[in-house]
Amino acid sequence: MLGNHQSRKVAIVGYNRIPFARHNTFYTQASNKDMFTAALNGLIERYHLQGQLIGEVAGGAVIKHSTQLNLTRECVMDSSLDQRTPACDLQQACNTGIETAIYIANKIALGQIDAGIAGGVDSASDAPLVLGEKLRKILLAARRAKTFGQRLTEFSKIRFKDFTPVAPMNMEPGTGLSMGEHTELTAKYYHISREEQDLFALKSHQKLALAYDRGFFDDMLSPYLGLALDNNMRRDTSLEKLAKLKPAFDKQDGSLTAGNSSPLTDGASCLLLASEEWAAERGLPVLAYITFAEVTGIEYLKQKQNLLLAPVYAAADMLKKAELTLQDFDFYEIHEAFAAQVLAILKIWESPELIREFGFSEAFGKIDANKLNVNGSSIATGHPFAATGGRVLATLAKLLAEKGSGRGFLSVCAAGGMGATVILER
Ligand SMILES: CC(=O)SCCNC(=O)CCNC(=O)[C@H](O)C(C)(C)COP(=O)(O)OP(=O)(O)OC[C@H]1O[C@@H](n2cnc3c(N)ncnc32)[C@H](O)[C@@H]1OP(=O)(O)O
Repeated sequence: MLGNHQSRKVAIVGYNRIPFARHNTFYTQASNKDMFTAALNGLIERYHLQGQLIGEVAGGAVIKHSTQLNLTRECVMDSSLDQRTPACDLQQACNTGIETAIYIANKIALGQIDAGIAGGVDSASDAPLVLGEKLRKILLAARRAKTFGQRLTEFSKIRFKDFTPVAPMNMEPGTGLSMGEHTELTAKYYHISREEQDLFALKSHQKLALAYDRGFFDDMLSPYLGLALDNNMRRDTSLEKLAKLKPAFDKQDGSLTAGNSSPLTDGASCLLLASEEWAAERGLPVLAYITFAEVTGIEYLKQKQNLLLAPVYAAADMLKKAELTLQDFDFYEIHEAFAAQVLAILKIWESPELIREFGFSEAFGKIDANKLNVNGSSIATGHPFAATGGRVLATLAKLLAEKGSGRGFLSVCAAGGMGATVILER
């Protein structure tokens, strides 16, 4: 298992993703299956895996149609891998891409498999519309009817309004609030100003643009369906433009806007994980090793501002096991669901008073801002929920490979009050 020194080392040896697209822009005709298969086939081609039997492929999508029961296996069947390669779907909201990597990594560490592919996909443009409960029950009853008359009786109960579809909701069932509404509460509770959020968002776009300019993403499968780069990246944004945007979630008194929130996005990503021996046999260089990972939850039904703050606990547990401090890292990748959520987490880690509310006696301290999300993150790239884990893991692994040695810290928050943290080393 990860973090167990008796187990095998787990290497990230490859990655691929398709460029991410704001919802209802480039990938409106593409399904989860199309996008994940495209990302998979790009990976297979780049690492010459055609026809090979891989230990397992783990994927997932947060938003799935009911017909996509075995989504990842279907993608494998459509790919050029050996058709005997098994696959499974996992889902842990925005942690999905991290959870699939942990799942594959643990199997490699335990010696059950030698190599596997982990990833995720999401399409906000292809979100399923569900029929209302009344119509569903009538249709099922009509299907069970024994006679034509009984069937007609059931159909006669249908009213025109029963055809109104139930729209997909980005909302916590336990609180009735969206992610954005929860994070508005976080911003207010921790006094995160609009100006701080806008500045953070601006930097995300600027850093992503610089990363493209220096060729950091040249290895991405591109173009896919004609899209060569993440189309949410805005080279022309500015503090003045960001300041003009209206609050998106609390129209009266809010500070979260379309500019300082991650947008609804379509995309897919995947990683190739392997034992050192498997990689060496194929001459594949190791980018980085996954050494520790932690997933935790947090109470948020009463303390609604907590929804996206579980990484505070995940980081504490992981650092303790790894016997490291928050400062012992060369790079930090913190998923940007919203600028306010990242800024709140940084503030809590730094503040002796705030960290006490989480049950810790000492603050974790400040991190070097120059090491944080150095190539931009979800505010600029976009956030196709299940695909974000693969993107951040690949980014961190590539940064460590470029540097030649070092240690990276990664954190992703998720709906349901969950958070994941990971350590990569090289
Ligand atoms: C664990 C987790 O990750 S939780 C997070 C899960 N993700 C979410 O909850 C998604 C959050 N985001 C959203 O719901 C949506 O993106 C919203 C509600 C914030 C915004 O939605 P929309 O209003 O459809 O956004 P849209 O892209 O149209 O932008 C609105 C306007 O802001 C402008 N805008 C957005 N970003 C910028 C920017 N950086 N600079 C300048 N203008 C900008 C757009 O151009 C647009 O202007 P227009 O109306 O003149 O065309």
